[in-house]
Amino acid sequence: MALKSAAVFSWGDSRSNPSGFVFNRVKNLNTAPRNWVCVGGFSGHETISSAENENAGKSTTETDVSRKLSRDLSSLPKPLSVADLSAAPNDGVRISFKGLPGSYSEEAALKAYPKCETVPCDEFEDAFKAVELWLADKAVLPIENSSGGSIHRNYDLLLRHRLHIVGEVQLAPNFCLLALPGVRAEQLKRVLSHPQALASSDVLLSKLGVARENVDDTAGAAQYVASNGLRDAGVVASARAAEIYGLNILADRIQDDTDNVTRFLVLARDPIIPRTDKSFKTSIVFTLDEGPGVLFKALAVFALREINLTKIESRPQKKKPLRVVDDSNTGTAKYFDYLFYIDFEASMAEPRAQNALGHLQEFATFLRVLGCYPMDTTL
Ligand SMILES: O=C(O)C(=O)Cc1ccccc1
Repeated sequence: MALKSAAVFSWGDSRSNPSGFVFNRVKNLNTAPRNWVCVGGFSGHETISSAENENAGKSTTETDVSRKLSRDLSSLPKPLSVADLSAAPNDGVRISFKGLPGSYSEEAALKAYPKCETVPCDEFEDAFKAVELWLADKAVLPIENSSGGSIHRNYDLLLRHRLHIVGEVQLAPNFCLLALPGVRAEQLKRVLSHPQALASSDVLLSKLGVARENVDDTAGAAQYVASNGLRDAGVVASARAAEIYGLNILADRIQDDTDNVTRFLVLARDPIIPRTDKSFKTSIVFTLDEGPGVLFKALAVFALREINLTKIESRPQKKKPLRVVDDSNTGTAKYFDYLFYIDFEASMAEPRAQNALGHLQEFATFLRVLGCYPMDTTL
């Protein structure tokens, strides 16, 4: 009898996870084999169980069959019950992020969903695509930092992709200076890290007189120094990265500003239902016609209703960055066309928020609600 029983994920070998499956970094999603795309949370290459191979060619008794059946069936996924859902709401949630295990983005994902499985991705865009392709349930991506400002790439990707903002996470990263075991701080000639982590640790790095080398993510820097045995190089990364990649912590809390906070967005395929029983925030993006006072008018729709704005960001419209205006008096002028991103403190379930957006829609040339989500008030 040919019973196909075990579905095996074959995503590489770098990181085990609580489900027993093995994940590698998500990359080259455009070339991923079709059978990587999860439908209903289950996919992968199917293999025949070892019991099946053992029995190949043998005649089986009814008892053998029923024993084999009961073993095989027990390995199949069980239907969820209400008890499963209420006991461990975060179990099995897969969160994609850019970077390697031990990065601050992974820490933010674990802060929002302590029991989640994290899905490391090469690029921000891969983290978006991982959710779109059902390889992950949600993505956690940095959007702004209190000292470094906005992460423009993610503003642009929010518009290009169709995911919804369903939450925010504020993280105050604890930057540590790491090096190979036995290496002292005075022996370091250079320090590798994400530019934000290097900029935030300026005082200590200047004192050490080391060269700074920018890399894409802090945990990637830790892995690079550890795997290449670089004794002249330090890393600014998390304590968890030190543990994962076998580095020593030479100094803890090396950030110049202890109030440094990075804000991350949680993205999902579906929006959440806005509520009014706790503090919600709404994020929108819109464009305006040119003309005197149009941005003033757009902001007034919120001020008139006492709605507090927490963020405003403008990005050039990539498809039509320049508008040429011919004026018989002043000649030809070139203007940039902008997208405006605004976060405001109100839930879309509140009439004042609905009225404000109705009002804005009267003169905005484009308007999209990126998400309405509970505010992170943990810091
Ligand atoms: O490189 C990382 O670990 C990241 O997740 C990006 C980052 C870097 C510094 C502060 C917050 C996020």
